[in-house]
Amino acid sequence: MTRKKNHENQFNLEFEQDPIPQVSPEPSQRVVDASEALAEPETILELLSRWRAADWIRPLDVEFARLIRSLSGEQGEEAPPLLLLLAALTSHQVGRGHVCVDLGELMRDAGQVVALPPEESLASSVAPQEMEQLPRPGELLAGIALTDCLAALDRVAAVSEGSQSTPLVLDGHRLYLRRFWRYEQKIARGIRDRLALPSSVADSGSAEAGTLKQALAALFGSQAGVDYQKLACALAARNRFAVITGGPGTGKTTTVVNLLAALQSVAGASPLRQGRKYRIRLAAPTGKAAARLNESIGGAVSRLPLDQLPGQVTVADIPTRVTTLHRLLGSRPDTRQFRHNRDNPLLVDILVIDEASMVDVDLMASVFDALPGSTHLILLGDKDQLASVDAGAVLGELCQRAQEAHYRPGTTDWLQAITGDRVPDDLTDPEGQAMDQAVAMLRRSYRFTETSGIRQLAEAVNTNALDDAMLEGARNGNFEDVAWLDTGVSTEETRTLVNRHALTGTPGAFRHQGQGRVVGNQPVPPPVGYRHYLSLMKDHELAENSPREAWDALAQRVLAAFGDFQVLCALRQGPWGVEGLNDQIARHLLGEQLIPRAEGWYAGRPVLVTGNDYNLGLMNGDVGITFSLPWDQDEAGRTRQVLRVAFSSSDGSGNIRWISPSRLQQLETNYAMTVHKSQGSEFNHTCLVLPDRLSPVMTRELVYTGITRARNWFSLITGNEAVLRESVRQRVIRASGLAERLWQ
Ligand SMILES: Nc1ncnc2c1ncn2[C@@H]1O[C@H](COP(=O)(O)OP(=O)(O)OP(=O)(O)O)[C@@H](O)[C@H]1O
Repeated sequence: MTRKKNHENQFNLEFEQDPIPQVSPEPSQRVVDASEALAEPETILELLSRWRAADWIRPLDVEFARLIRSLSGEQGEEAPPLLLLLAALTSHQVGRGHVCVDLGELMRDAGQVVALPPEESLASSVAPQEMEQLPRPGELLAGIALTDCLAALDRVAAVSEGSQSTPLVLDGHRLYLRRFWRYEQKIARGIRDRLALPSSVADSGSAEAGTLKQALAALFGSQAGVDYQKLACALAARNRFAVITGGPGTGKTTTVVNLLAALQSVAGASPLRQGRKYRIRLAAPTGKAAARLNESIGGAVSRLPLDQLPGQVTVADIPTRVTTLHRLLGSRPDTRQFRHNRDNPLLVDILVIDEASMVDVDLMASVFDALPGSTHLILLGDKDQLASVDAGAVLGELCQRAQEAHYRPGTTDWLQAITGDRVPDDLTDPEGQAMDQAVAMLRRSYRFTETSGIRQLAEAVNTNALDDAMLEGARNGNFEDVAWLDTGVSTEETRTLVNRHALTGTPGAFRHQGQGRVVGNQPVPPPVGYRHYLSLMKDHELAENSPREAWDALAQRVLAAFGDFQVLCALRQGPWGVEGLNDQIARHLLGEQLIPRAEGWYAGRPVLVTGNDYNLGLMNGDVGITFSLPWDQDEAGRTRQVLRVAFSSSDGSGNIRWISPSRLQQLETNYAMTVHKSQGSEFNHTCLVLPDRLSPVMTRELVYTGITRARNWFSLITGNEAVLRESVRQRVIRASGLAERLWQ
């Protein structure tokens, strides 16, 4: 990315946070005392450099503070030291996923808010003894009241309340990097403006409302009790912005397909539209998530009772192709600016975004930027999953009141008129706000039975109810779909356990060896490990002259078989992180002669793409498997094997793309995957490996997301039960002002 060069221009800059060159002068060895750190700009910059050298903060954070100082100098003022400290901490917080810094919280407990010093300083160049003596943020800010803090930010050239193009924005008691403040503004405005638009179905006596009622009656059979899917459809049809949240298998895809059919029905029957249907697009944040929706949506569309709907809705009116958000918005290499924006909006009437919990504030703001103001935007996702990797927790914030709903009497009466269902009293609230009326939560799982261990464990984690009975149940095999391979033994034995499990999936740990299970009349494929896909690769009967289509078909089968099992972990580094687990599992598979080597490129190596590559058409999150293929010849015309990585197209066609390993830039081996990266994916059998020590990244959201990646079988490996219990007590809380803007 290129840095904008116009910062000499009176702060008239579009301040970009990440493009600042990461070159700090080497810090001096001077020890800065806490009492003098905020005495002068030089002393605080000195301390920030020491923090950077200790790997507490990023080079970028120090550079940002320096930039603020130089910008202040250009304005003829000396930046207050406290301002420089706050600038660096705000940048540091953005790097940790926060959209802003809540100064009130910071003054109350700085150490906790900014998590400094960090648990581990992996790249520290500071001696441990000096690290001990480094003043902490909490010490610097002790004794400074919020009012002093606000005073330090008042009337300085680098800060405004948003009206000027300053690099920092102070909004109430929240301090933002300007770029992030603008994202939040854009999102809040985009939502509020849509909620204020009139709706043709809002009057339950209107012809459109009549069509909607008829369509919903045809789409949803009668069900005992409240049909939350039907309510969600009605609510989302009534608002130009809507959120539908629900846990795994609660029918988000089914609901949205019904919703689109209902909306097309209303459009088709409306004399005003003269039969013109809506232009609809479906998108997801990653290629994997798009591919998964692609797979499920086609079936749901084919089951629609279209002949019973008013408005002559046809299959062609409901799209089944799902694209990634980046592709939809038109990403361009080397810039975060998209081709579609305010000046070149997308031509779309309805946009559905699945797996919206993965969308950060930056991308969400770009979505609003690219949409015409009247476009109907529907977000789907599970509010309890991990938030986006980058800053923000947009879906989580929008759903913060979803559990209790807060529907106003006007909404519940309308819902009853349209759906025939009466909303339970505990979901009503005369004080409910406009935003509440646009959020629907699906409350019944159709995929998991009441007795499913995956379901019960996920719920217990989510509600912090992981009690002894639940843990004992999981440990003692009380659930047919959960195996707890807790050893309580040495690290070495746990490693052996992981290796064996990765090989076979340990069917013996499940009831009846995982055989013969049936859910909802459907036979469930048994739990497997990586031997499953590797055997398929080895045992094929293709010959050198087999046609390309035969290799494609094999690759499809192997990729599907690989998707039947996945080891997930919480960390990146260390023996229980992605790197350590990938290494040990590969070596074990080599020992079992299932792969020819354990390093570099080899047939059987599974890879995960870790960055978008538009030239190759690969997206972050795409998974490929390496094959050895007889597709080359030596000089004598003899067949030579070449390695190619097979990727499944994300357009739902199932087509295979073969890519030479040398062309792949950003990837990692994928025997183990972080829970973060697994978002948007689901596996027949998921194994979650927890480390033997707690770390700040291990949270309730992480454990919940890990468990809910399992479609049919879940296994847990941990050498330390306390780590599981403690993780569930830790929450992901991200500072942001979005909720306040929407629920003011
Ligand atoms: N109202 C319903 N009645 C019966 N079965 C349903 C209903 N809604 C959904 N299902 C079934 O439940 C399963 C899960 O539904 P769906 O894929 O729509 O859920 P989802 O919330 O999108 O799942 P995911 O967690 O994978 O995102 C599917 O097999 C679907 O056919």
